[in-house]
Amino acid sequence: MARHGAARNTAARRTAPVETNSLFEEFYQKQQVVGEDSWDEFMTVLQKPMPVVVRLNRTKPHWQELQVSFAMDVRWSELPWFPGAWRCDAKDYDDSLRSQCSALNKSYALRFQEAASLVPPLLLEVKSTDLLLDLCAAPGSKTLECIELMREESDSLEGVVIANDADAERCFELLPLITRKARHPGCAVVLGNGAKYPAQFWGPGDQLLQPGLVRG
Ligand SMILES: C[S@@+](CC[C@H](N)C(=O)[O-])C[C@H]1O[C@@H](n2cnc3c(N)ncnc32)[C@H](O)[C@@H]1O
Repeated sequence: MARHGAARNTAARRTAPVETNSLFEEFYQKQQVVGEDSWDEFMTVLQKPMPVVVRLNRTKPHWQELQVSFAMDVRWSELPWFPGAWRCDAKDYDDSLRSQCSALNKSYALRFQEAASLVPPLLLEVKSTDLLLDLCAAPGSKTLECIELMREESDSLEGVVIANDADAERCFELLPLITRKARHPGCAVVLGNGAKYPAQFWGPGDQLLQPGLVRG
C-alpha cells in the first residue's frame, strides 16, 4: 500500500481532545461490571481510538496479491486467528490509506469490520450447504462473511442465507451488497422484526447464535 501525504491528518488525530461523556460513565458505573480500582484503567482503554480492521474478500480472484501488499506494509498486522483480516493502529491510518481502503471496499475486495464482529461466523463453522438466518443483519458484515465462508468451503452454491433486519432503510442497503457484491444465488433479504420471526419456520436441531444467526 502506498504512503503518500500521510503526516498532516495523522498529526491532527494524535492531538485530538480526549472524549468524555458523563452519562456514559454513569451508565457503566451502575452496571458494576468494572471494580472501582480498575475504573481509571477501563476508561483509558475506552478513550483510545479503536484500530481499523479490514477483512479481505478471499473469494475474489487474485485476493492473494492484495494479501501480499498488506503484508509488505508495516502499518498492518494480520489477525493471527483470521487469515486475511488486517489491523492498523488509528494513528497510522492516514487520509491516503483511508482512500485506498475505501476504494477497495467499494470494489468488494475488502470490508471494514471490527475484530469482535468477525468471531460469530467463525464459531458457527459455516458449511456451504447450510441454511443461515441473520436476524439483525444490517449493515451486513457478518452476512457477507458467512457467504464468503460458504463459498470458500465449496463452489456448490447450495447454501441459503436469509438476511433480516427490522429497519427498512438499513434492510434496503443490504440488497445491493448481497445481490451486486456477494452474488450468492441462495440469498433473501427480509424486512421483519427478529423478535417475532416465525418459530415454526425452523426444524429440530437448528441453532441460534448471537446476535441472531441461525444455522440449520
Ligand atoms: C449492530 S447492527 C447489526 C450488525 C450486523 N449483524 C453486521 O454484522 O453487520 C444491529 C441491527 O439490528 C437491527 N435490529 C434491531 N432490533 C431488531 C429486531 N427486533 N429485529 C430485526 N432487526 C433488528 C437494527 O436495525 C440494526 O440494523
